[in-house]
Amino acid sequence: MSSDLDTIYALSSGALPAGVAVVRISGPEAFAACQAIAGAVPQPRRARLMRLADAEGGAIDTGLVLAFRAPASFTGEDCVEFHLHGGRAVVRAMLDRLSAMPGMRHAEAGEFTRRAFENGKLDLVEAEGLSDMIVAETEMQRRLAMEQAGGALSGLYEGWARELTHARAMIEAELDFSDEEDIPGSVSATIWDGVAATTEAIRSHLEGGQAAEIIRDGYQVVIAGPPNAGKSSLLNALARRDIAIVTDVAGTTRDILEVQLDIGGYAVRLYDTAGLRETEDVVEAEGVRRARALAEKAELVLLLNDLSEQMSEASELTDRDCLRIGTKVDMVSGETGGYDLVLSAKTGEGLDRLIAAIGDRLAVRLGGLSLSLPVRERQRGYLREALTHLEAALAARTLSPEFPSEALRAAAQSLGRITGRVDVEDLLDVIFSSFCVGK
Ligand SMILES: Nc1nc2c(c(=O)[nH]1)N(C=O)[C@@H](CNc1ccc(C(=O)N[C@@H](CCC(=O)O)C(=O)O)cc1)CN2
Ligand SMILES: Nc1nc2c(ncn2[C@@H]2O[C@H](COP(=O)(O)OP(=O)(O)OP(=O)(O)O)[C@@H](O)[C@H]2O)c(=O)[nH]1
Ligand SMILES: [Mg+2]
Repeated sequence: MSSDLDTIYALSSGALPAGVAVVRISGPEAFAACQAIAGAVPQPRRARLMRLADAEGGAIDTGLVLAFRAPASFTGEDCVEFHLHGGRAVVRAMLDRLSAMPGMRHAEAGEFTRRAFENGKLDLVEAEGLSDMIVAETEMQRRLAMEQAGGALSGLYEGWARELTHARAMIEAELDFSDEEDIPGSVSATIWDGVAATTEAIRSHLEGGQAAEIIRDGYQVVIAGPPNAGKSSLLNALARRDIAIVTDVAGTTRDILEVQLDIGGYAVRLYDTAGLRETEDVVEAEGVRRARALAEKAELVLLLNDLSEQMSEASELTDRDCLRIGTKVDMVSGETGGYDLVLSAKTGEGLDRLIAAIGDRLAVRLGGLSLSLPVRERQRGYLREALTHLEAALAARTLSPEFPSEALRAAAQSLGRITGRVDVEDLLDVIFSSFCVGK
């Protein structure tokens, strides 16, 4: 198995070839590797242009070298970076060179960040934020990731955990000193008001979970309607790519097709589906079933209908938020009433209005929200657990203090698990620093 004592290395920059490629090394042998390859270790945190040699002394490349001395590095260990010319053979020669050195092995996925966590450089929420930051494709995904990676979310959780630990200390102080005169009776009421406020804050924070999920995973928009309404043509037009097969045969699309759009900085997942109709064809019928099921869980359904057909309007499909759209407006003249929007995938008319309409809905649903939101199910699970303990604590507040105190401890512990720094809090410290018992 891999060991923390190993020195790890990996290509940390993206796909090759590239202008520059960064090979990162972290661990106790990082400086020795640098010495062997570059002939010296540059002064920490100062980039230096150096000749990088293979085992026989031949040049691999001339590149920038950057050293970080433990603990002042991303991982908290000694780190070295080689900034190479980003050719495949250049990088391969460097990775081969490193793999042949004693005590060195290739890093596992996330291992640099894991070491940073283990060395206390970042907490779990921040680490999760970093990983979201790397996959963020839209502005809002980036901002949401920053909120986690930058410690804002951790600060919120740690603040709540501290409040609960303090409340518990106060309650236990009352338990220990209840015969004495100098603990005012109103303290308890104030403490419990605080606990109730924290409970409410966590509850309302949790309510933002769905919004966080939409920002992170994308706002789901399903294109639905009868066969030949122009659904696949609309998907292609919005994606500006020829993704879906378009023909004049009713029932062309069967599988669900998906494209990702960026509308106003939000990730939107747009789905093309099979045309809705009764059919004997088992394959098409399965497509229709999937289309209906997807429409049931979409944030928004675009219900398309061909304006050039005399056919009845599309039936009620779902009670989800719906935009009724008349298609092929290039083929009709005059009356196009009864729709929220009309458009033509062929000429592009109305597409901007559709994008604006989706953007408006996004703004209503997600705009103006603070981005301090519980992004992951892991985080939400612990928040729900904390709430359960807090409700138990509030319900037990009139009982003997051991009961609510234990529930408060459990709630703070649940919060501590979110950041991965479960408080091994020193209860007495809290008591003495905030309540002048010895007075
Ligand atoms: N070249 C390069 N760029 C990069 C990274 C990297 O590893 N290498 N990062 C990788 O993710 C990010 C930057 N993250 C970093 C986080 C901490 C430290 C660091 O040296 N921390 C020290 C000193 C802090 C200070 O002086 O302010 C420390 O925490 O003690 C470096 C990079 C993005 N850009
Ligand atoms: N004139 C005109 N024709 C269009 C427009 N949009 C689609 N069509 C035509 O309508 C026919 C059906 O288009 P599709 O996009 O395949 O329709 P669909 O709703 O995906 O059909 P199914 O997958 O069978 O449910 C094709 O012949 C398209 O070229 C449009 O805006 N204007
Ligand atoms: Mg289609």
